[in-house]
Amino acid sequence: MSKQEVILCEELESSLTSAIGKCPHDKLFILTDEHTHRLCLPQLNGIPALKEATEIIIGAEDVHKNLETLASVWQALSEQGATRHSLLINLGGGMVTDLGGFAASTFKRGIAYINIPTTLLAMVDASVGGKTGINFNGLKNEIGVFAPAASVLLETEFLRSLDAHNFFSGYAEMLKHGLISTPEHLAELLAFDTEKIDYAALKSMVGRSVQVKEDIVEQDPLEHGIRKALNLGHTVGHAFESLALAEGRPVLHGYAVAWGIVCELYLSYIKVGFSKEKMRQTIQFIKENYGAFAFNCKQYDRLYELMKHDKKNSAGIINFTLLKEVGDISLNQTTDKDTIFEMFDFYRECMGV
Ligand SMILES: NC(=O)c1ccc[n+]([C@@H]2O[C@H](COP(=O)([O-])OP(=O)(O)OC[C@H]3O[C@@H](n4cnc5c(N)ncnc54)[C@H](O)[C@@H]3O)[C@@H](O)[C@H]2O)c1
Ligand SMILES: O=C(O)C(=O)C[C@@H](O)[C@H](O)[C@H](O)COP(=O)(O)O
Ligand SMILES: [Zn+2]
Repeated sequence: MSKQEVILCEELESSLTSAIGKCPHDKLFILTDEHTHRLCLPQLNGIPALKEATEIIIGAEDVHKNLETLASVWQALSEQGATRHSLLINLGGGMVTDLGGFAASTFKRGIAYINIPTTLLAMVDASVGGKTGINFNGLKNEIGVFAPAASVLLETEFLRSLDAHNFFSGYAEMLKHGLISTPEHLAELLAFDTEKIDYAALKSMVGRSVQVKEDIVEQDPLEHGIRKALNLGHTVGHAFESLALAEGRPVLHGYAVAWGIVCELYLSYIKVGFSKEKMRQTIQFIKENYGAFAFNCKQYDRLYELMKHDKKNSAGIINFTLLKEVGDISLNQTTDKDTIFEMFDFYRECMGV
């Protein structure tokens, strides 16, 4: 898989013009959701390289990251003259970059695409690394391909219109990057003033956070080994997210990941000796900023069944990514069902649900 260009922009117009210039194309498309069409696209007004771009607009949020929306993007490309030599720009959060990336990589067996992430989550995580796809059969990212964007352009000015929930959703993936990288990076994340955001400081932190992901993806783009580190919190987090969606009370991806981290730090503590104090500090931050996902012991089996669909699993065995210490990663960790249920008990007790 080719290494993708990730640019922390000083000036979006020049970075975008240069990125488009590197992708010779016959026709240009720009995909937004209904919110980024209203809030973000106007910020690209007047950029000459986008003058001829055809707009495609989809519904917002993860409920639209599905086959129907995907088909609507294929349909728009097909009906509006896209060829194998066309170029798609995805302007939006992770829902747009995941679905748009998948649409581009499958349309006529693959056209080039550029990501311009507009949420914190998409800047530090979703737009980078080539995982594209949609939710299917009640499961997160069940269908998709690895196909990196030609370029990823990070313009943190877009974050000024993001609401607090989506800020914290992205921040959970940053916490994950802190946990899998260094105690210093984790400490700066836990200490950051999230109530009064210093956008210049946030921009620097976004740069450090996305670098954690880029370094890992470069070593293992197709997730045969170390890339599973980026899935910390997701074995349980995706099960929470799928359950919430099925019960008609969807939660933001990053919130599910934060709650998944609570569970998987507990497993890290009991199975591979993660520090109790670091676990306590991280859980405290999550409790204060994310609240809790409520479930009861009658739902343990359902969550367990959902976890059986995790992509890190093999031969019916649930594999976790755990931590011995901050930055010291233990891949492919297994445990019995009783311990998984004990982990749910721990979560409910410490989160007060
Ligand atoms: N491919 C990957 O590696 C990867 C990594 C992490 C998450 N994901 C996926 O990413 C998705 C979540 O992404 P997300 O959190 O960006 O959600 P999202 O794309 O649904 O965006 C959240 C909301 O914010 C709005 N929005 C976007 N930019 C905005 C802005 N600048 N100002 C105001 N509102 C704005 C969107 O319209 C939407 O309503 C999930 O589907 C998750 O599975 C993928
Ligand atoms: O890039 C990766 O690798 C990740 O695991 C990043 C995750 O934050 C992200 O949510 C990803 O989409 C999860 O992938 P999945 O393979 O577990 O569906
Ligand atoms: Zn994630």
